[in-house]
Amino acid sequence: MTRQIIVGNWKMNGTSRDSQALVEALLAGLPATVPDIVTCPPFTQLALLADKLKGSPIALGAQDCHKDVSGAHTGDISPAMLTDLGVSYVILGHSERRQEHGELDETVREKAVAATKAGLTPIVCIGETEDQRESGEHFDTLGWQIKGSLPDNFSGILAYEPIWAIGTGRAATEDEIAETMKFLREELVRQFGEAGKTVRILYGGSVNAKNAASILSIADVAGALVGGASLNAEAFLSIIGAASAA
Ligand SMILES: O=C[C@H](O)COP(=O)(O)O
Repeated sequence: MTRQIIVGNWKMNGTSRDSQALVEALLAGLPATVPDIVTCPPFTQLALLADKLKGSPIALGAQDCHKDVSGAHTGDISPAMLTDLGVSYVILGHSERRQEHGELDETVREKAVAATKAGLTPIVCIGETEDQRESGEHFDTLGWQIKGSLPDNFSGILAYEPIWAIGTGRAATEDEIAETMKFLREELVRQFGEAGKTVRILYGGSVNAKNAASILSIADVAGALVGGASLNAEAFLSIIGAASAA
């Protein structure tokens, strides 16, 4: 069975004090057997948390990176700057970046190449809008996003996040997730051959302490990308517990 991975995306939340309190509560409450755990605070908290999490089972992730190593890119952070801080994962192509910053599949792919080269594990996000699902275009959309966003020889993690399920409290149903996972796996194998069989696929979108166990037990779901519930230690620990048991 594939080892589960639980990724907490804090998005644009948290002061230094909040972040310290949250990781201290997480570290104090971790079960004896843990899945892979990644916490992705804002850039401003990475150095602080790198220190706090050193030697712990919680790895550090960033929420984005640039595609270049260095240069005239005001306000951006390169993959090498992240590894320099002890970061091991990076979320790329989140729908909030695609929507708010006009990020295209091609940019996501370039970032994934750069991140991998620097030694980071990219977590590439894809997902359809509500309109695309209702009009039955969701599989086409996801197929194109895989084709456009994942580089050749992709060795990272794929996160399926239906946009309509993010932050709405309305997670996709088990049937919807199961059907989509099957499609994504077939598509990965179609595009990458044997290598497509080993890419871990996460589900994201309103995962919480109550629904985590059933979502994580769906075939081929290798973990969860958690937004809101990752800001609450108790909720995030319950999700971690559900992954340990899955
Ligand atoms: O990156 C996380 C996702 O956008 C899910 O967010 P959510 O758990 O608040 O729905």
